[in-house]
Amino acid sequence: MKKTIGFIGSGNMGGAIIAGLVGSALVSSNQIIASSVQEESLQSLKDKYAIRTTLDNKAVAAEADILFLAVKPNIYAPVIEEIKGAVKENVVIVTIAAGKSLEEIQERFGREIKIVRAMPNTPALVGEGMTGICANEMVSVAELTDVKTIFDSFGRTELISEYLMDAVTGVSGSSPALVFMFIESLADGAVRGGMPRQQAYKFAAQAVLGSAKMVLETGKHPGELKDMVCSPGGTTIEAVAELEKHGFRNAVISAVQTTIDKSIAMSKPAEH
Ligand SMILES: NC(=O)C1=CN([C@@H]2O[C@H](COP(=O)(O)OP(=O)(O)OC[C@H]3O[C@@H](n4cnc5c(N)ncnc54)[C@H](OP(=O)(O)O)[C@@H]3O)[C@@H](O)[C@H]2O)C=CC1
Ligand SMILES: O=C(O)[C@@H]1CCC=N1
Repeated sequence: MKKTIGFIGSGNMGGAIIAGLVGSALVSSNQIIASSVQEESLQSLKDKYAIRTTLDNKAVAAEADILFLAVKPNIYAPVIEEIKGAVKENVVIVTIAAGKSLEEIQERFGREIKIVRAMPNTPALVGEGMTGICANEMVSVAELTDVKTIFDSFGRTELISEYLMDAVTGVSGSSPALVFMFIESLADGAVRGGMPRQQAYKFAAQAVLGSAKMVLETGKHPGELKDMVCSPGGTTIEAVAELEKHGFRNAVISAVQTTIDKSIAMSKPAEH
C-alpha cells in the first residue's frame, strides 16, 4: 500500500495497531507517522518500530491519507477541533473510540468527510486482532477495502452495521481483559495445586489459545467441544458444575452487557 498512515494518539490501542502494521509488512515504517503528548512514549515507538513521530497533531493530520484517531473518547472533541483545518481534502478518518458514532465525528469535523468507524482489540499487537468496521457513505469501496486491508494485516476483520458496534465493543474490544482475568485465574488455580507461577501462565494461556482455535477451525458448537472434554464421572464435569454453581455464564453475559450499556451511554454526549 502506498498511502501515508497517521495516528493521533499512540497508546495501548494505537501502539498495538502500529505494532501489528509494522509486523505485517503491508507498509514500510516510514509510511507511518504518529503523535502523542509525551516525548517518551513517542521515543519508545520510534525505537521499537522505526516509525516517524511528532508532538504536533496537525503535522500528522496534514500528511495522512488514512488518519487514525486513537485518543481517548473524552478528548475527541478538542483533538478534532485542533486538526480539522489541517487534514487533507480526501483523507479517510478511522475512528476507533468506544461510543463515537460516524454522525458525531462528521458533525465535529463540520463538513462531509470520509469516516470509517472501527472497534479493534489489543491482540492486534501479536497479529491476532479482531476488528469490526463500518463506514459512512462518503467512503468508496476501494477506500474501505484499503482500511480493511490494514486491519486484516494483523488479524481478522468483519464489515458490520453500525448498530452492532456496541456489541462488538463487548465481545471483542473489551473482552481480552476478561480473557486475561480468566487466564490469571486458571493459573492461580494451578499455583494452588503446586505449579510454579510462570509455568502456570504458559499452560493456562496455551489451553485458551488452543480452545479458541478449535472453535474457529472445527466449526463445532462450543457446547459440543466442552462435552468432548467432560469424561463421564471424570475431573472436568466437576469444574463445570462448580462454575455453574457460581453463575459463571450469567456473570460473563452480564459483563458483556455492561460494556454494551456503557458504550451506548458514551455515545450520548453529556449536555453542557
Ligand atoms: N485499549 C483497548 O483495548 C482499546 C481501545 N480502543 C479505543 O482506543 C482509543 C485509545 O485508547 P487507549 O489506547 O486504550 O488509550 P491510551 O491512554 O493508552 O492512549 C491514548 C493516547 O493518546 C495520547 N494523547 C493524549 N492526549 C492527546 C492529545 N491531546 N493529542 C494527541 N495524543 C494524545 C496519549 O499520549 P501519551 O502516551 O503521550 O500520554 C496516548 O498515546 C480510545 O478511544 C478507546 O476507546 C478501542 C479498542 C480497544
Ligand atoms: O475500555 C475501553 O473503553 C476501550 C474500548 C474497548 C476496549 N477498551
